[in-house]
Amino acid sequence: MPNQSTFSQLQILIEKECSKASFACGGSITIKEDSTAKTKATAQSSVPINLFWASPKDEEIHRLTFPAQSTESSVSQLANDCTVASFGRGDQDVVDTDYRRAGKLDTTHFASNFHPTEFGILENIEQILLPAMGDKANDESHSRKLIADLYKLNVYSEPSGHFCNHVDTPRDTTQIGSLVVCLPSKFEGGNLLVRHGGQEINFDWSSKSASTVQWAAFYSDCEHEIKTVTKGHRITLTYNLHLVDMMGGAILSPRRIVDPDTLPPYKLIKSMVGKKDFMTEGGILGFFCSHAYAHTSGDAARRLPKNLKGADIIIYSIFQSLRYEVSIRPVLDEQVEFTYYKGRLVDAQMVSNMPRDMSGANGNRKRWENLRGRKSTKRQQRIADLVGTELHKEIVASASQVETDLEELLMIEEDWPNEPIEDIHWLTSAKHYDTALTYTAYGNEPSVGYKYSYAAILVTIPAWEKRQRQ
Ligand SMILES: O=C(O)CCC(=O)C(=O)O
Ligand SMILES: [Fe+2]
Repeated sequence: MPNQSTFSQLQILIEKECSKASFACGGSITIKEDSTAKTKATAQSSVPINLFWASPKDEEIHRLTFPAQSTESSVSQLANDCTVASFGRGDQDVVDTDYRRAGKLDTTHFASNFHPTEFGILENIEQILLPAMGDKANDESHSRKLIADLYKLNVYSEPSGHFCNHVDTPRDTTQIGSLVVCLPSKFEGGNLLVRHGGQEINFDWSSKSASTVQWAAFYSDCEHEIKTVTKGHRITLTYNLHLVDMMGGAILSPRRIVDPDTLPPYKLIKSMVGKKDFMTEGGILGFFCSHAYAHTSGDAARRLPKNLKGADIIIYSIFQSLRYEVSIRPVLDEQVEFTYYKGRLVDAQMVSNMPRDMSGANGNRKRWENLRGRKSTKRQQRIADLVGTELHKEIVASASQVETDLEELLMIEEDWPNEPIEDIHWLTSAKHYDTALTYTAYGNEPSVGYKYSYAAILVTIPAWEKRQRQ
C-alpha cells in the first residue's frame, strides 16, 4: 500500500487545490539564430526579435535586436530613454522609487515584431487559466478567447531595479490577467514571485536570460513582486489579458509550450514520487477528469489529450514531463468482482452504482475490504475497474442474452475493448459520464441496456527500485 499520508496529501491537493491552483503558468521560447531560415517562427522558437523605439526626449528612432548583449550601447540607450515607471496606489498613479524602480515606454513610443499569438502562448494560457474561472469563461454557448493587449515596455536595471508586492489594476471588466514577456538580455536577480491562495510560484529567469524569451501569465487577483535586479537589464513587454466573445468555435492547438515545472502542483508531485514509501511496489494512479470532454464521441481520440483543460492538463503534463506512462482512458462506471476457482472465472458480479465520488471513497474501500475479507481458501475473489483500451466512439451492440451479471460481463468483454485493472488508486471523484455502450438483448425478454464511462487519466508509477534509476 502507498503511504497513506502522502497519498491523502495529493488527494487533497488535486481535489481541492488543483483547479484553483492554476492561477499562473509560464514557458520559454528559444531564438533561432539562423536568419536564413524560411519559416518565421515555430511554437518553440523565434527569429531574433527587433525592437524599435522613439526616444521621448527627441523622438529619434533606435533599434535593438534580441538576444542583446547587456553591455551593448543600444541597451543603455533604451534604459536611458525610458521614463520613470509609476504604479497605482488607491485611485492615484504615483511614482515612488522605493516601491518600484523601473523604466517604461508607452505603446505610443515603441513597436516590436514579437507577437504572443505566433507561439500559441495565448492558447496555452486559455487551456490552463480559463477552466478554473468557472462559468464566466466556460459557458459553452459562447466561445470565449483571450486577447493580449500590449501595455508597456519596462526596463528593470542593476543595481536596484525592483517592484514590491502589488496587485495589478484591471483596466476594464474584461481584463482577467497579465502576461509578461521577458526579452533575452543577460541579467541576474529579478525573480517574479506570483502568489494566490497561499501558494507561490517563483519565475526565476536569470539563468536563461541571455538567450531565451521567457514568459509568465497570471490572474489579475494575484499578488506579485519583482526582486531586485542585481546585474544587467531585465527588459519586458507587458500585456493585459482580456476575455472576449468570439464568433465561431475555438481552434484546437496541438502545441504545448508550457513548462510543466512552472505549474503549482509540480513540486509536491515530484517530491512525492521521489519518496521510497510512496507506492514502493509501483502501481496505477487514477484521476477522473474534472472537466467534460464528450469522450465517447467519434473525434475524442483526436481531441484528447491536447484539448484537456485546467486541473486535467496540469496533471497530465506534469506526469508526462516526469516521464511516466500517462494515458486517457474510458473507465466503466461499475466495477467488477470476479471469482476465480482453480484458475478459472466462475462468477462475476457487477458492483453497481459504486459511489465514485470521494465522499464515498472510503465506503468503497471498506466494501473492497469486506469483499476481500470474505476469506475463502479455494475461491479467489478480485475486484477490478473495467478500463477501455483506448478512446473511441460509443459502441452499439446486440447480444443473445444478458440477464445475469456474468452474461453482462461477457457481453462487455466481447463488444467493448477493455482490460480489467485491479487496485487503481483513485485520487479524484468521477464527475462527467458519457454513454460507452448501448446494447439490445434478445433473451426471454428483449431489452435495451446502457453502460456508461468516465474519462480518466491513468498514470503508471514504476516501483521505487525502477523510479530511482530513471
Ligand atoms: O515584469 C514583471 O515580471 C511583472 C511586471 C508587473 O508586475 C507590472 O508591470 O505590473
Ligand atoms: Fe504587476
